[in-house]
Amino acid sequence: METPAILAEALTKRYRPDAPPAVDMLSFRMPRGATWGLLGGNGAGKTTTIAMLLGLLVPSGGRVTVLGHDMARDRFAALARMNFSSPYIALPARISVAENLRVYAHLYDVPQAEKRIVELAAQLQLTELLDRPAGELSAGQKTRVALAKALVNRPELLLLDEPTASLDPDTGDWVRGWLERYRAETGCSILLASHNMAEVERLCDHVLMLKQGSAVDEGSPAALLAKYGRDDLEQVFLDIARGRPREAMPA
Ligand SMILES: Nc1ncnc2c1ncn2[C@@H]1O[C@H](COP(=O)(O)OP(=O)(O)OP(=O)(O)O)[C@@H](O)[C@H]1O
Repeated sequence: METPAILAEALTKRYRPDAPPAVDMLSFRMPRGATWGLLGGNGAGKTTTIAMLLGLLVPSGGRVTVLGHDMARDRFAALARMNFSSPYIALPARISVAENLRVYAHLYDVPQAEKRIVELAAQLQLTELLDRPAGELSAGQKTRVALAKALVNRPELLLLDEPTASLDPDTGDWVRGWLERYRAETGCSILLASHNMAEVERLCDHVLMLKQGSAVDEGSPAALLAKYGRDDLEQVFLDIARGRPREAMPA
């Protein structure tokens, strides 16, 4: 069987012994080349899951294997082949966009770093912004810089936490279109956490619904719509979040 992009086995995170786990025995196998959506209400455990997949948080239990590398033993080999972007992690504000990208390119030991930066800047419409301090950019511009940072090492796996949060509809649409093209060109696997159901329907071939740290349902967007008898994923999300049993739902 092909090595999966991500294999999570009984993944658990307990921040405090007296609190319920933030992620509770979560298991899934995400194939290479897939785009999966991680959905769930506030506090469902999405960011905690992504942090464990990245090795930023040590699981309280269970195991993560990324691109065949066990994150507990072989984290650095996995990290070289993956990357992430999150609106919660600010890039150093005083240095320029180009300097930011240069730092990350060197951290990842990217060959021909300057060429890669120029190439990414052209693709993500950042060329005019390269000399500006990162802290002076608008939210939409920062999101494009964060994407450039996430792609600097040509990752085989991309973890995206709320990739279009705080973007206007036009910029959000542009980012989604860009991700679609990037995925088609490179075969990159993508796991994205999002509250934007239209985005998930457009980009994801599989959805994992989290509630209180556990997967409560999963499937392709089309399969979930059929299962819950709904017209859009937003209604499915509400059914699951509010714990409405399927038989009690309107036809
Ligand atoms: N550093 C922390 N210390 C203690 N508890 C935490 C910590 N980080 C998160 N939690 C708790 O873990 C649970 C899951 O949080 P997490 O941030 O993973 O959820 P989320 O699904 O990403 O939510 P949101 O959609 O609001 O971003 C929440 O109950 C949260 O309060």
